[in-house]
Amino acid sequence: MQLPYYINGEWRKSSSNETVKIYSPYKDGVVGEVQAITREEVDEAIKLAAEAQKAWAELSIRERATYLYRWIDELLAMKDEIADIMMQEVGKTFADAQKEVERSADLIRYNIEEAIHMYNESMSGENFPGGSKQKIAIVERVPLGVVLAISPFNYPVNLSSAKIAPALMMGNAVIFKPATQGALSGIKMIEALHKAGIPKNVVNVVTGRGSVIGDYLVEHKGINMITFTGGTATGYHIASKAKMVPLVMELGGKDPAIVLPDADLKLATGQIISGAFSYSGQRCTAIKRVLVQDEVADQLTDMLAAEVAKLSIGSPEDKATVVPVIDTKSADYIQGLIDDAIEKGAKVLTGNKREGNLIHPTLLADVTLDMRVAWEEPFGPVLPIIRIKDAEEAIEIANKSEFGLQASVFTNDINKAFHVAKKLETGSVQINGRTERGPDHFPFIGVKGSGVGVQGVPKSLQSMTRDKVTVLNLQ
Ligand SMILES: NC(=O)C1=CN([C@@H]2O[C@H](COP(=O)(O)OP(=O)(O)OC[C@H]3O[C@@H](n4cnc5c(N)ncnc54)[C@H](OP(=O)(O)O)[C@@H]3O)[C@@H](O)[C@H]2O)C=CC1
Ligand SMILES: O=C(O)[C@H](O)COP(=O)(O)O
Repeated sequence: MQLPYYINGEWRKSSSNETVKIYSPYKDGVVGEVQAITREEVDEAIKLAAEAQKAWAELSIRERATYLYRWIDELLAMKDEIADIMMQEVGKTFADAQKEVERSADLIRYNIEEAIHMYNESMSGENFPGGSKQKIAIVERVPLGVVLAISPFNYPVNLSSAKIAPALMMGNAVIFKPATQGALSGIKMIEALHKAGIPKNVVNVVTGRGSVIGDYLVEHKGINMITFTGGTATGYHIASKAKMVPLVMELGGKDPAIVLPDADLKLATGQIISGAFSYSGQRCTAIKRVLVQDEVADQLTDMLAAEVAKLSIGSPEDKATVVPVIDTKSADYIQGLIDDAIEKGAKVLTGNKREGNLIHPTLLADVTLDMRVAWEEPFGPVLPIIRIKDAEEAIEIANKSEFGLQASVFTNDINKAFHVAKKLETGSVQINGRTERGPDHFPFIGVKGSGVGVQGVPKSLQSMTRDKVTVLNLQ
């Protein structure tokens, strides 16, 4: 399958006559190819988007909504086609890929409805000393212009629609750069928008390696806002290149599950296992380390090991939970973290077995703070267990991380839970639940190396606008 890029309401081959090949993480061979577009084609996509944005912003919000409602219908009509491609391209099970399309439809609908119910404000001058009732400010939220949306491989439809839908509802045009691994699903998602009759150039799709066209896009003077989800290193790089435009960045994480002695260990075990190992841990919000207090450490470790042993391992086509990771580079990196930990004295409770890109779920006990796996994000099925003497030590270790996405605290003492939650330097804290982004209307925030800005439907809508003030000076 060789897919074109999308510009001017048309599907085009690049004049470069070059493509980027996409390899399946779990089966031999190429699953598809996308266009390696040229810089001139990037220029054209941005120029046409800037022109189209003006008319798009002139439509009423309800008129824009009609296109997005149709997008939902078309997306759901293509659900199985997209799910099949997503499975082959990023190695997610067909059922999970279907759920991702459904979740995206819900997310688009929520964006539409939330945007329709956003209102402008007005302010009276009288509230400020010396001010007057005759001076009234009307504060409107206006679009930013052309939004550059860059998404990662792991949720190629959901994390893309989470950027595109709010941008469109608020009257922006979008340049969409899908992750190369994930671009086939991303392009199919835009095919649904095309079928929905979206006016030409309101969304243009640019494809090619991020390392080749990425900097050019990010530095482009026609881009008015960047919304990015991906790795922390890429995020820092983009932030250093971007011009003076608003940035929303959701990056990597090292989310801890802190387990205190009075926790419901059965609940904690279930949440940790699904948090750490679903989709092989390839979620930014996966639980990436366990910080368990000494008193219950042996018991929790045994319970976790027993559950890991039950995980299904293999091909997404066989509905496995632990599937091959996205590519060999990633598998090598994960194995490097495991090897380093073993060398420094960690005990392998399960796993440390590799077949190609398939890393068996690996539970590591006796993990100490000199091991890389205590700090680095594997983005794979590896879970280190670190013992702590009390909640204060857990807070200290959690906060030493370069990341600050989410954390979980398991305890039956709500006061203690709040005490720990308050001190954790993360965007969110989950009490007695696994770390996760959803439901998609909750604010989703990364701090420190995990990002800047806030996603989640209402916040995403706001982030795609700026305030515009018109002051009435009544006589
Ligand atoms: N906090 C969050 O919400 C989430 C964070 N992530 C994080 O993302 C990472 C995994 O995703 P992955 O796709 O591998 O992340 P990458 O950072 O490798 O890539 C993300 C996107 O950035 C593009 N890109 C690469 N280089 C540049 C550049 N110089 N300029 C502009 N764009 C560029 C990529 O394109 P190309 O593919 O063509 O190289 C891709 O579209 C993990 O670290 C994970 O934690 C993932 C999901 C959610
Ligand atoms: O990329 C990710 O990890 C997603 O944002 C995860 O979403 P979820 O936590 O709701 O599964």
